[in-house]
Amino acid sequence: MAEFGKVITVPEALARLEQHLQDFRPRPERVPLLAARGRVLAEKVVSPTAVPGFYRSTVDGYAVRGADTFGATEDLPVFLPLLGEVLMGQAPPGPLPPGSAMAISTGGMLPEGADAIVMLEYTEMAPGMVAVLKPVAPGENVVRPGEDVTPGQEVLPAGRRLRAQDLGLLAGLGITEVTVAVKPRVALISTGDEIVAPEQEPGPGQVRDMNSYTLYALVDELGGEPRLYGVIRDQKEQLLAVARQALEENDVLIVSGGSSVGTRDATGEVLASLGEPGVFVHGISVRPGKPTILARCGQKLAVGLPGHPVSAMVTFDLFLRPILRALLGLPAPAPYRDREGRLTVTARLERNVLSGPAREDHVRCALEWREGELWAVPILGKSSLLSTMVKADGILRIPLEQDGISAGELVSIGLFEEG
Ligand SMILES: Nc1nc2c(c(=O)[nH]1)N[C@H]1C(S)=C(S)[C@@H](COP(=O)(O)OP(=O)(O)OC[C@H]3O[C@@H](n4cnc5c(N)ncnc54)[C@H](O)[C@@H]3O)O[C@H]1N2
Ligand code: MOO
Repeated sequence: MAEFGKVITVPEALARLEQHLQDFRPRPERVPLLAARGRVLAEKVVSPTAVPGFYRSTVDGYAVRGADTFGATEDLPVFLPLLGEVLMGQAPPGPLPPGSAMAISTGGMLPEGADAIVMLEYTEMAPGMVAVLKPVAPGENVVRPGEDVTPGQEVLPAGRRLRAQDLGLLAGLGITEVTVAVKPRVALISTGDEIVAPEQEPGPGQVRDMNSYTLYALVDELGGEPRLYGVIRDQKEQLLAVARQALEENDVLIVSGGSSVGTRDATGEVLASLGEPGVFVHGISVRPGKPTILARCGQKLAVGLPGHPVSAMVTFDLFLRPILRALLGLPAPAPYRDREGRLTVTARLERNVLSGPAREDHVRCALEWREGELWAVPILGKSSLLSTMVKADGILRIPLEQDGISAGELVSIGLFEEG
């Protein structure tokens, strides 16, 4: 009788995967800054320059020496002769002599000698003079050269997924191209004699391919480059031929379906035939996702995900997230994320959930706001029902050592969406 390899725990499967991932590194490529959002830096960025490059005003008003304004009040203003104006984007017309003022706008360059700006609101105009109604301390309303960034400062570490503010800062440093990790290419094969393309009208016993689409979107979301290889019949030779080609052309191969032990389940054999060292996990004590297969062929990885659409998604998160993280050079997830790397929220569990002994469970949950409190509502349903994932907002993980969680307990939910 066909059997799984020895069923192992999720932590054990992840540990075996981690061992292999030690040998994988991101490949660098240069991309223009505007194409870099969401990409992962392959090397740190060190600032070649100071930002700002000069003393800048943060307000509209008058550049002064702070000491010249000491003692100014509304009743007894300090009068300072007005010596011209600093124009935006230009050097000041000259230095500021002691006991005088120069008009300046927000962002303007301070004249030499000035060390503070009096805000327009605390002044009054007199002929050829500025009446200062309130003193300013030296340094007030001024940004120093290098106060944002100093030359030689590491502004972004390698492994950083670039965000909007990162792009803006890089632009401010004059950096218009960055070295990022090449998007890992991930081939997707759906297998099953009953699976037809979504464009097709399913005949009796047939269903449309969902997994290619969920997995494509997940790879894309995480910064990989998904590539569809279509629906292949559950037949070893044919599947092997396409799998070989897909692995050749990509970094990672995902085959969904055919991972279990039925007579028509060819994925295990196919992944085992791809090359050395071969399959290192087949069968994991997790629900959903038990029949998952992990294999390595040289510097490529091949993963067999269970065909049930929910199981394929859950096991993608379990194993493809760490794989993509390694190939992208991302660090371990931050503490406010779950093991899979999803952002988490704390919510109160709405009802008891059970988990089998020595098994990790991933429970789909919807989040509901009730009377000022966030509740996690388990969405029950078989792993063949993808609508349960559509209704859910995230996943509650029940670890191996727990038999379940009682209603009313606070739980951490890994969110599907980040915003
Ligand atoms: N005797 C046993 N039978 C099964 C076991 C077991 O341990 N012993 N495990 C069950 C579990 S758990 C799962 S999960 C499934 C996984 O099986 P496979 O990976 O071999 O997947 P398939 O049999 O090919 O498909 C399962 C199910 O999902 C549908 N499917 C497959 N691909 C797609 C797709 N691209 N889009 C939409 N739906 C898809 C397929 O039609 C099947 O209904 O095995 C259990 N059986
Ligand atoms: O392990 Mo299966 O993935 O429960 O549906």
